[in-house]
Amino acid sequence: MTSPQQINKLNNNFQDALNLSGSAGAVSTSPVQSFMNTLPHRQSISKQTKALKPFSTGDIKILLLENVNQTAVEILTEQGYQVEFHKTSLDDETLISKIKDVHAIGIRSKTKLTEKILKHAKNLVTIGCFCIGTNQVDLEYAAKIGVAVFNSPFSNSRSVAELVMAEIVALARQIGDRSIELHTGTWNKVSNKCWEVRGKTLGIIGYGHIGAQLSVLAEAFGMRVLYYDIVTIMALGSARQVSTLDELLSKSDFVTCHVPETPETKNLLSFPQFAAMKDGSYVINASRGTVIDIPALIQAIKVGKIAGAALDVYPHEPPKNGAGLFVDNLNPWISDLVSLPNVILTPHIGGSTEEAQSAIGVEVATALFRYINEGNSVGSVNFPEVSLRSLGYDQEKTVRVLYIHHNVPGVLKTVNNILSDHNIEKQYSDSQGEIAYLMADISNVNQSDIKDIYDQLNATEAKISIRLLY
Ligand SMILES: NC(=O)c1ccc[n+]([C@@H]2O[C@H](COP(=O)([O-])OP(=O)(O)OC[C@H]3O[C@@H](n4cnc5c(N)ncnc54)[C@H](O)[C@@H]3O)[C@@H](O)[C@H]2O)c1
Ligand SMILES: O=C(O)CC[C@@H](O)C(=O)O
Repeated sequence: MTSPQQINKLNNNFQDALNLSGSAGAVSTSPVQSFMNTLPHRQSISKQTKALKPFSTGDIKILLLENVNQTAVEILTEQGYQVEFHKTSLDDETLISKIKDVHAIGIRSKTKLTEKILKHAKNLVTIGCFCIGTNQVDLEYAAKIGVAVFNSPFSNSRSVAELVMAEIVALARQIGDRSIELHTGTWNKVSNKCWEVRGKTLGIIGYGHIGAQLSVLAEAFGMRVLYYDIVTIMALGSARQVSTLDELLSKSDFVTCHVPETPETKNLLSFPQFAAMKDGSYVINASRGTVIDIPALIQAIKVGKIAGAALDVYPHEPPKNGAGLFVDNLNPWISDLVSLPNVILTPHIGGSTEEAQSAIGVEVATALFRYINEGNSVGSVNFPEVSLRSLGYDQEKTVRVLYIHHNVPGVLKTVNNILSDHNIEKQYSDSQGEIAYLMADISNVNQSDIKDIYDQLNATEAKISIRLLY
């Protein structure tokens, strides 16, 4: 446990920081008391860890949209940040007006953070995608303006795999249709074209976190598993990687997609692919709505080529929950789709379990506050991954420099020249494409030097953004 004396000392450090006069824009007011109260709990990297004064002017503002889990709200509130929480996504105009002010934004899959929106985000430091997919964010543009993006790469993988496994059985037994019939009073006890899944072949497109989990579940049900992926991946159990999509399609009774949304995966399954599948096979998509050409799927079901489908994701999805939203105005083929037999439709809930959402809330909120408070970018999806060990209580005159810059020759020389009056205790720099990120801890810095260091770094040509933590 951290002793009361240590907490007191920390409070004094923060108070000293607050008393700085003439400090640079990057040097700021300290976190509020609620943040201090949480130090023993949250600053758990080491008992001796010094909490760094995290940001520029004023308190840190966080905008959380799309009902991200309360674990995230609690963690970020405990940090002392100002947290604004919304259950839904926001229309573009409202989003632009809110994103202007905030230092971090947390979203799920609905909020599109395009260049047009991000251009207004003058104070933004980081984005948290409280999900796996990051296709809703212009990652390249975010990096270009020095904004690190974090996601939760596998906290909901199991939930998706379990849903898909259930759908495989449900499609094979036409459970969706029987249930709808009984809800409306029709008793229809049939076995025609209802199958066991044991001994059938499951074809998984994309053998990443979800595909691999599903592979294990499917084998436990006695299924044979084939998978197709653009990279060579070690098979789990008795699964087997095939070298072409066509081979997978022609040999599988069930085909399920677990690929990201990319230009290459757009309409990955369309007319030719459905034609290549076995007669009476099934299609599942819980990845992204663009991966399957749904009008082509509708045709394939209508002519009896495909015996059923389960879809969790759609090219356009409603921004909020409610009746009357999943209609032809959203996607022109919806009334056609909903009228088909043995088609299970779910509202993008593959990853929506209590377990997954709470784990995602903790994981992404932690990544956000570690980046805001310490500059640690490990796990970022668009940014060089850089981390330095935390500072100790005894390092009172040590300043952490976070310098995001264009990846061009000569920058380190310039920066180290600026820092050369101080001892560079540790330094780590990495680059990704056109962006580079330098973290350095410099000691023996008097408070009066901080503004000067900031101004000099700010004047460097390669600078994208700077933060000084101390
Ligand atoms: N429905 C939901 O609620 C839900 C939940 C989580 C994830 N998802 C979606 O599922 C996708 C997959 O998730 P994951 O965690 O398994 O991702 P992952 O990154 O672990 O795996 C994706 C796999 O797809 C492969 N791949 C990429 N392009 C391909 C192509 N053109 N052809 C074949 N394989 C290709 C990759 O090599 C990788 O192995 C996510 O990108 C996300 O969009 C949906
Ligand atoms: O929760 C969401 O909105 C997205 C879930 C899923 O598609 C993901 O990418 O993790």
